[in-house]
Amino acid sequence: MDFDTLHALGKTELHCHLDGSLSLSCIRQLAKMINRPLPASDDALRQLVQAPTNSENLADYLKTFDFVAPLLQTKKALQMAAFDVVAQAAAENVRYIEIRFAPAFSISGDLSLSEATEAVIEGLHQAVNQFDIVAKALVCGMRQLPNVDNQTMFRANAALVGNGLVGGDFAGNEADFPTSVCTPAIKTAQALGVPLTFHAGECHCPQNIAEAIFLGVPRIGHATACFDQPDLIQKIVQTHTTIELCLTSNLQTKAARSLDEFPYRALKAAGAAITINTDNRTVSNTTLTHEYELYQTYFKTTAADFLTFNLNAINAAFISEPAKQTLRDRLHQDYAAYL
Ligand SMILES: O=c1[nH]cnc2c1ncn2[C@H]1C[C@H](O)[C@@H](CO)O1
Ligand SMILES: [Zn+2]
Repeated sequence: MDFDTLHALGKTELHCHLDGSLSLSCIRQLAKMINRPLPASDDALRQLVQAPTNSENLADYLKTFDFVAPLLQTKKALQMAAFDVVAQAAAENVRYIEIRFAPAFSISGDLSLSEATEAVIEGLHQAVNQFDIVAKALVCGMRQLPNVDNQTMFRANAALVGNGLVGGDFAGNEADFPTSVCTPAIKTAQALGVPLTFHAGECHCPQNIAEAIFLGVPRIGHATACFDQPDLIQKIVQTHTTIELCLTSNLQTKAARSLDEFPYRALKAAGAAITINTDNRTVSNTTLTHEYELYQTYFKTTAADFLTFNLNAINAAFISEPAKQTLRDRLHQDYAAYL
């Protein structure tokens, strides 16, 4: 399929970070609100907000996020940011998106941990009213923060689950803070009834994936390190764990040092529930359409495959069954002409 067809196809995205996906124009508006000077040219701004092509590892990639954090400290800023990312997704015919962010990174001003989330939800609502898309929020615990901080964040946000917020995640520095370190906060989120996805396997550490599955986490972000672990892949299949693949991001962070280390082929061959995601539209300089194009080029992914991956995403989405069925029906219609 050519790029225009991929662009026009209905798509779903489970793994998209708010702070990593702001458009340059939104970044400019947010910077203006706090009188922060930015380079005049978009090329120069891009250099500041995209991960360097020669990132050495995940920690290196994550440094780029420091740039936008000061821009996301008010209700208005978070609303605008959420609106902006949904607008970008809707423009490429994403019909369902879960957008994640870390409330702990938006409380340097007056906002509380739950007010930050309410602001994001408000921005999602505004966009959903304007565009043909369903958009929900996820809150990220950050691995490098103390468990008590992540527990406080989940407690503060648990009451919002089901009301625009649909679940939680853990992101951040995986190499130094493996799954075992975050386990107390994972258990707290689970006890609070927060549906969880979890970043794991981005630093050549299959154990982090296995431990998250053992803890009963139903979705794993990345899972890159399973590519050469047949037993772990079997575990993923048996437990019906959904995998949120992020190809461009993995190549940048060196989670996959080459396409051979990307787990798509192995997971697909085993029948695992895989989904395609951007991770960070701006930091990784990608779109969901671009990701689809890469899968076609590198892996000969077909329209039938894309439909399956979208249905996998809907099955694993943290929304009600009737809402899922509406989205499934729409996807079947969208793909019918290409099967
Ligand atoms: O790919 C990632 N792995 C781990 N953490 C990540 C990734 N992309 C973004 N993050 C972090 C940086 C953001 O500030 C945070 C919340 O979106 O999540
Ligand atoms: Zn991510």
